[in-house]
Amino acid sequence: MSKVVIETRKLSKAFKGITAADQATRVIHELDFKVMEGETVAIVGASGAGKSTLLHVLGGLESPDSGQVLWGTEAIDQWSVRELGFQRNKTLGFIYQFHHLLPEFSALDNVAMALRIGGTDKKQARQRAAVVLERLNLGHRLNHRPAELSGGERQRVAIARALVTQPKAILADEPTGNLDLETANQVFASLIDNNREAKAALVMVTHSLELAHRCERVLSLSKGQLTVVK
Ligand SMILES: Nc1ncnc2c1ncn2[C@@H]1O[C@H](COP(=O)(O)OP(=O)(O)OP(=O)(O)O)[C@@H](O)[C@H]1O
Repeated sequence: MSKVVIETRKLSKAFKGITAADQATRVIHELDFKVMEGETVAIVGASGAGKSTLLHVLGGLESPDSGQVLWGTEAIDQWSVRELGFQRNKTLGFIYQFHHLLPEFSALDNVAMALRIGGTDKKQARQRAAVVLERLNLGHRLNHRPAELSGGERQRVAIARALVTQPKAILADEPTGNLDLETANQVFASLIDNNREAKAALVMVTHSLELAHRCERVLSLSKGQLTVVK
């Protein structure tokens, strides 16, 4: 039987208005949601619906107003900030629309950094980073800095950084949003390949219905709830 990787229980989150007269924006409302081991889930919805906020809350980067997020069977609100950071590094990988690579570091060191944070020694971290970059066809770019890479190559380095820690789930926010169609397809294919090989769940926010439908489940976020599209 497959296991739950991420779960929400009656999760709610709203943002207060900027002035007292503004209405609060309710982005998540009493949401019960489960991501199972190894599955691929696309989250779609209108701009401003709250998709990025949902990913942030699932990843423990923002706190909900009420309700709970669980990673596996563990409620994440039980942990101190430090413990949460440690557990996040072990459990999840994040990919954003903009790569957020460190400009002064090589591709290899950007990826190795994710392991160094988790306490892996430098030599081993660099060896494992090289293996993941090679798998993403970047073996010839290990010593290039982000400015010396193409947009698609940079995004694949960002994917390698998310995968190198062997997370149980990847949370990806518009991972192909900044790329041309062909490069977007390649980057998405790398995510799907990883999902098949490493069995890491993929939760991907996207505006591309075409890419969304290549995931096993497609959910639409509206009025704080997820409805099944596929
Ligand atoms: N820190 C914040 N403070 C106040 N309001 C916020 C904050 N972050 C997001 N919001 C509001 O919450 C709503 C949801 O934002 P979010 O970025 O999650 O939407 P989204 O569905 O990811 O949008 P897009 O598809 O345009 O990226 C928006 O109305 C946004 O203005």
